Amino acid sequence: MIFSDHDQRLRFFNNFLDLIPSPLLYPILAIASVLLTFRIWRFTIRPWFHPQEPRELPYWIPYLGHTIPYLWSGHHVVMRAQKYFKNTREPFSITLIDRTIYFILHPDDTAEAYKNTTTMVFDKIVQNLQLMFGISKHTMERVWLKPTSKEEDVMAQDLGLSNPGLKSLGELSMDFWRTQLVGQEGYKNAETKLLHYIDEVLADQVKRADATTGGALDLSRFTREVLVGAATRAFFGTKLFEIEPDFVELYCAFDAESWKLWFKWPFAKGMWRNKAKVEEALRTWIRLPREEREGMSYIVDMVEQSQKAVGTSEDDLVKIMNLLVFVINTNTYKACYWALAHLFNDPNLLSIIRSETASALSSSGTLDTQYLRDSTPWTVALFNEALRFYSASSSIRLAWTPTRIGNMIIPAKSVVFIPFRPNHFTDPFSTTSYTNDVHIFNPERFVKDKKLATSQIFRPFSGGSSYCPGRVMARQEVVAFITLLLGKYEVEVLGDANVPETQKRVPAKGFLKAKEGQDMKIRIGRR
Ligand code: HEM
Repeated sequence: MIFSDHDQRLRFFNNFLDLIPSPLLYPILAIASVLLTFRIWRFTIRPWFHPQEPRELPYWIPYLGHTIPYLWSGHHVVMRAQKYFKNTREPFSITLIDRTIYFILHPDDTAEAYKNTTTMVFDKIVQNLQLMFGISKHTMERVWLKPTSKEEDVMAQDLGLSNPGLKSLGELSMDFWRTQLVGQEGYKNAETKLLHYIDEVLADQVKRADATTGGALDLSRFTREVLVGAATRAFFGTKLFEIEPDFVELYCAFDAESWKLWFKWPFAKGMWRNKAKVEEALRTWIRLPREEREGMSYIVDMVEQSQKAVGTSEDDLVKIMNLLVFVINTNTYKACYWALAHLFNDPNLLSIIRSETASALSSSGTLDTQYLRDSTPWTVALFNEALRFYSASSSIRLAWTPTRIGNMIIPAKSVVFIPFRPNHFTDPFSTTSYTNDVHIFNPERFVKDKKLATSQIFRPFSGGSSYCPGRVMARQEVVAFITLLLGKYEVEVLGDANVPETQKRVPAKGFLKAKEGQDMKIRIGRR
């Protein structure tokens, strides 16, 4: 049997060689032996000399590495690597063009990476993202320059800020965010405005749909119009919408293709065009006197004033404002879309959530925000399950010096990815001990196990120095929207209530996308 197998293989190989035209035979054999030598050297011999370096997922073509499959679906490459390394979940690496990217999957290693803020730095990643967003190198250097004395700290003096640690403006911006979203005062103010606008924009969307399509709407467009419209008004005021009534659609058209920025995609004319249109609206807005731009939030106000104090140009300020619009909006409407698609597909869940949220709405139509926070376990579970199931984000760090993670040492100046998704599909998420149901969308898992949402394996909001300061607001935004929608309106699904499939072969950053043409259609009217 062994002989016959061997003979068969030899015959197959000879037949294969016979198929190749003779002038090509030697060049092809030469290329194949170079590739084989490369592969044996790189993935078998080299690791012996560097036992502490994370193992690399093998590939055949030098330079290109895993670039193409990673662009189509980073998650699948990571899952393939996990399987190849026999599920040890030790740090490993993959090669994308000229870069080796390191991956951390194990929750203990993730916690170690988040804790280690001295060598696993986040600032450099933010700086890189800002450059990719088009902000000039000159502004970047100025913004991240630490003043060496109080006298040199012009920005703090101009704004009357206390900056005892002599932080750079880049570092202070994170403090501004925390004051806005984590501090009592700032949060309360932003939440009140946000919920007010959700109510207002929702009513406006329903009225428009009623007048134009008899109440029929695409779920995706409806969700983004309400949530992006409300959040942008809450943070920037309403003047922006007088300048550009289609601001939400322009921003969302840019956002849908924004992955092209991060991947430095060459065919990105449409994305650049939409980005420029968003920035034109922001430019007109920023040129108006401040008293004409009522309703600006603390964070937008601080960013504008502090950037002007360090001499940032108008071009860069406009891009920085666009980055704010992006950070505020890019995730929440996508999570909410998937939550609503599943809600309208599941009559049982819809009935539970309808009765749970009913008490949050008074007879005069005002929201009880404390009730939304504390007494809506199923609605919060629906939001968490949408994050678990559809988020494809990663935390990114730069290992500034050689950094030990578990038993491995990540070399200096390496980019490290901590993807959330692989852990979101592990056994602890299963609702039963006898079957693994992690591949089924089921919010009940978060209701049954109250600790799941705060466990180390569930990290849709990242952790450590990049732990999302908007996490509480995002949750409240989605819960309030669902409460107002079910409490004040009748919603009917038109046609099949199937949840759209996800697009498998489109690069995604943040959330998985619904397949083209599969959007859910709804009809909505006042109760
Ligand atoms: C479902 C909604 C949201 C999700 C899933 C989400 C997720 C995340 C993640 C994963 C990060 C860390 C990125 C990294 O480590 O590189 C982050 C950072 C951040 N998020 Fe959120 N976020 C959401 C909503 C919000 C909202 C509503 C706001 C503000 C109103 C916000 C503000 C921020 C800010 C300021 C940062 C830090 C960005 C930086 O330093 O560059 N997020 N978010």
